[in-house]
This record gives sequence, C-alpha cells and structure tokens, in this order.
Amino acid sequence: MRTAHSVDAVRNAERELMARLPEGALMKRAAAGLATACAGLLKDLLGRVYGARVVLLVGSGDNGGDALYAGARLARRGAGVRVVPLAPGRTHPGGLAALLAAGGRVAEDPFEVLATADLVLDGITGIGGHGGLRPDALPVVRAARGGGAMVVAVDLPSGVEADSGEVTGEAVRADATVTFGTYKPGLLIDPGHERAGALRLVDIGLGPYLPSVPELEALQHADVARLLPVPVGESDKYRRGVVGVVAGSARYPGAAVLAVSGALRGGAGAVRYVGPGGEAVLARFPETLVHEGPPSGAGRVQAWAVGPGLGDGSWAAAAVADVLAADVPVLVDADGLRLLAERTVRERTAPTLLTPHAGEAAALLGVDREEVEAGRLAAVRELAARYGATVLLKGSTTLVAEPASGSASGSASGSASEPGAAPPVRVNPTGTPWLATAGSGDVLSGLAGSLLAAGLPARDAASAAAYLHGLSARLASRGAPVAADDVAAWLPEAWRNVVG
Ligand SMILES: NC(=O)C1=CN([C@@H]2O[C@H](COP(=O)(O)OP(=O)(O)OC[C@H]3O[C@@H](n4cnc5c(N)ncnc54)[C@H](OP(=O)(O)O)[C@@H]3O)[C@@H](O)[C@H]2O)[C@@H](O)CC1
Ligand SMILES: Nc1ncnc2c1ncn2[C@@H]1O[C@H](COP(=O)(O)OP(=O)(O)O)[C@@H](O)[C@H]1O
Ligand SMILES: [K+]
Repeated sequence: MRTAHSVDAVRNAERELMARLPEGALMKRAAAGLATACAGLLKDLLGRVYGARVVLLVGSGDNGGDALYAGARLARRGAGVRVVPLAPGRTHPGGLAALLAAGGRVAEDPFEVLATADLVLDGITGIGGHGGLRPDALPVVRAARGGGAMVVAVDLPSGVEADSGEVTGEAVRADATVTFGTYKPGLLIDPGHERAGALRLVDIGLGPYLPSVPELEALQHADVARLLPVPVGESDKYRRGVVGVVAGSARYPGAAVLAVSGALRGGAGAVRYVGPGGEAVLARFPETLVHEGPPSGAGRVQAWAVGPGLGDGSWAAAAVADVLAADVPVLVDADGLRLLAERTVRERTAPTLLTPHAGEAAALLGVDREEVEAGRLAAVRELAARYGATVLLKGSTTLVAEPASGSASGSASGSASEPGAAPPVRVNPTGTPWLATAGSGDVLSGLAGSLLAAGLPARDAASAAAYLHGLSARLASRGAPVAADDVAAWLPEAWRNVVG
C-alpha cells in the first residue's frame, strides 16, 4: 500500500529526526537519493552521466537546497551543471557553495542553457510553496519544457499544493518526481498527480516519526486481493450475497443492463433487478432475477445499488425512498443522488455508499463543479462528513472517504484510525481517461453493490470496485477507446489479474 502524509506530519517528523542528526544531514540524504535517481535517468537517456547537461531551477527554500546538493553530486560525476536562481540573494548558501566547489556554475543566460539541457531539476518550491508558480518563474519553466529536456521535480512539481494537489494558475509538468520520506497527497490527486510524472520515493529515515494513520492510502494488487470475496465449499448463492439493482427507465434501459453487468461480475451469488428495464436486462442476462413491484417486495437482498439512469419520475423517487428504508447496505448513484435527503441518509443505521461524479458532488454540496474538481480531497471529506456516509468521488482521480467513526452508524469499516477520527481517504491508482465514457459509472455501481452484498464494508467495497473497474478499463483499452460494455466484459480478467 502506498501512503501519503500531510505537510504538517512531514514537518513534525523532520523536526524529531533532525534533533537526532548532525545539521544538514537530512538534506544531504535527500540530495543523495535525488542524485542517484537523476544519474539513473541520465544513463537511460544518454548512456552516461559524464558530459550530461543539467540545469537546476532553484527557488529560495530548502527545495532549492536539495537540487543544489544533488547538482553538486552530478557535477562530481562529470555532468555540466548550471544553476538558474529564481530568487537571487536568497539561494540556499550551503547548497550553492557545494555546487560551485564541485565545478557547477551559475547560468549567464538561463534560456540558452535550457535550450540544450538534457535534464532540468525543478527545485523552485516543494512542500513550502503556495499559490502556484509566480510570474517570474513562468518563462523559465516554459523554456525548460520547450527545450525538450527531461524535467525532474524535486519532492513535488513546483506550483502543486502539497496537501491537496490543487494548482492555481500554472505548475511545473514533470516527467518524474523524486519525493522524500513519504508521498504527499498532492502527488496522488489530480490535478497535481498529472503534473508529477513517474513517482519515486527516497527513504530518508522519516518513517518511524510519521503518524501511523496517513492522510491518504492507495491500495495495490495484494491489498485488493485480500479484500475480494472467495466462495468456499459451503457457499450457496444466498451466502455469497444477493445484490439488488434499481436502475434504468423507459428512456435509459441501457443503464439497467450496464449496472447488472457490473453486478454479475462482483462476487455476489445472485443479482435481482427491479425497475422498468426488466425486458432489456433479461434479453442480455437471463440469469438475472427480475421483479416488477417496489424494491421492498423483491425478496431477499443483502445490499442495494440504486440510481443509474432512473430519471426523476415518481416511481424513481419512491424506489429510492423504499431502498433507503431497508436495513441493509445501500449504494446510491447518479439520479438516485438527486432524490436523496441528507437527513434520511444520516439517520440510516446500515451503511450507505454515495458514488457521485464531480458535478453530482457539487450539487450535493451546493458549490460549483470546478471547485470540486480543483479540491477533490476537501470535497469528498466534506460530503462524507455531511451525509455520515461513505463517499466515492469519481473522475480523473477517484477518492473514497469515510466519515469519522460515530458520525454514521453502520458505515465503519475496520480501520486502524484513532477513535473518532476518519480513517485515511483512499485514492484509486488504476484507471484511464478512456473510462470517461457514457455508462461506465453504471458498471461501477453494480460492481460495488455486488461487493457490498458479498459482505465487504462500504469503504472496502468502494475501493476494491474502483480498483477492478479502472484495471478492467486499462486491460480492455490498451490505448484504444473503450465502451462501458467492454469495461464490464473485462472485469473477470481484472479480477484474475489481481488475485493471480
Ligand atoms: N521536511 C523534510 O522532511 C525535508 C525537506 N526537504 C526539502 O525541503 C523542502 C521544503 O523546504 P522549505 O520549507 O524551505 O520550502 P520550499 O518548498 O523550498 O519553498 C518555500 C520557499 O519558497 C518561497 N515560495 C513560496 N511559495 C512560492 C511560490 N509559489 N513561488 C516561488 N516561491 C515561493 C518561500 O519564500 P517567499 O518568497 O514566499 O518569502 C519560501 O522561501 C521540501 O519540499 C524538500 O524538498 C529535504 O531537504 C529533507 C527533508
Ligand atoms: N478523466 C478521467 N480519468 C479517469 N477516469 C475517469 C475520468 N473521467 C471519468 N472517469 C471515470 O469514468 C467513470 C464515469 O462514471 P460516470 O461519471 O458516472 O459516467 P456515466 O454516468 O456515464 O456512467 C467513473 O468511474 C469515473 O471515475
Ligand atoms: K519542486
């Protein structure tokens, strides 16, 4: 599992560790790891470090210090290193002295050296930077990209807010980021994540001093494999879980088919469908148990997924209310989210999982969509807290947040957090922008509903579903467009890939 910690946590850990080390030791550790990573990249690029042209963009803080000490190491290995100080007079003095002593020089003409550089190190700002790139940095940052050099961000691409991934104005777009001690949330959440390129973590010994509960966690194959349900000898379809899907309408029967297609591949033993799309569902999936009355009359169901393509007619509103009255886990998506009352969700005793995209999240929070997209972490946390529900926020970065324990009964999901505190938000590492295709969210709802019915806690069902869904899209796509139906069809392959 990858974890990310907040700037405050990093600074506290740094303080404790520094008290036990000689002055400057931590920065030198960071710089040594950075130089090793850069040397590896130069060898891949040119076959050598000797003679490589390296340019350092250096701001006024310790981020620039890291770049300078790493530059000194590369200069000692024969690289031609030039520094572009963006805050002349405030450049890290020890780092600059080390670089000059190793044979590096201050660039006379930044644009000339950037035009021919092989590698540019972005040491403008790290965890201390705020408010995006300043105007004086913009021309050199643009020249760095324009010159065709590989751009490596030190700790964090400058211009990205470390705690949230927000970008105000412009930020460095890196090919790779070498980060120290722990990942920062801004490296894992868009738009910051997208600026960071390939991520590399350098261990500087902060681990024992970081809080055991991180801000964010990103599951990997082994973590997801442990969560997925496996039928045992004594299983029958009821023990494996029955998921109820309430989706589709006369206008959107396809949503019903897609939600059921996800549900059939999520590990539940049976899928019940309730709604006006029964005929379309049966034509495609004869194994579905179709019911025409209200959901509460459909028979045994261990979890519901309600909302995709439902429309907002009176049947839809009544079906959502009926499902929310059931004492089993309920996933609410799409149109279902427009028919929700905050109080109804808060008062539920069984878990509730809401799965909005940014537009739906914005409507639930009463803010603009842009605000949610710029600050996904704050938005998903706010929604979870307000509704007392688990929330999966879809989009370029999918996040899953749980409310603080005690704020929603029934939705706790075995976390290592302190009593009362919300567990770490989960960030989904799989997926592809090709997933932004009509109906793919319907597949996700059915899939996550199925995992809920199979007995996973809401947070685990949501994060395992997002993981499989994103992986399935990648496997189905391999660089080409995919349809929602392809995503569903590749789910068994994604499942095998995870558990295999
Ligand atoms: N903590 C650790 O464990 C370790 C930390 N290490 C390293 O230290 C880094 C943190 O260093 P830091 O605290 O000096 O802050 P940093 O990111 O260099 O930037 C702050 C400076 O930039 C300025 N500034 C602010 N905003 C700006 C903007 N938009 N555009 C331009 N300038 C802006 C601001 O000054 P201002 O101009 O606002 O007065 C201030 O001087 C960290 O990321 C890692 O690389 C490692 O060496 C070892 C372990
Ligand atoms: N830019 C993107 N990058 C990666 N995944 C995306 C992107 N945009 C959307 N997605 C994913 O695609 C799916 C779209 O779901 P949704 O918005 O509900 O669409 P629909 O209602 O058409 O099914 C979600 O899983 C979402 O996370
Ligand atoms: K940086």
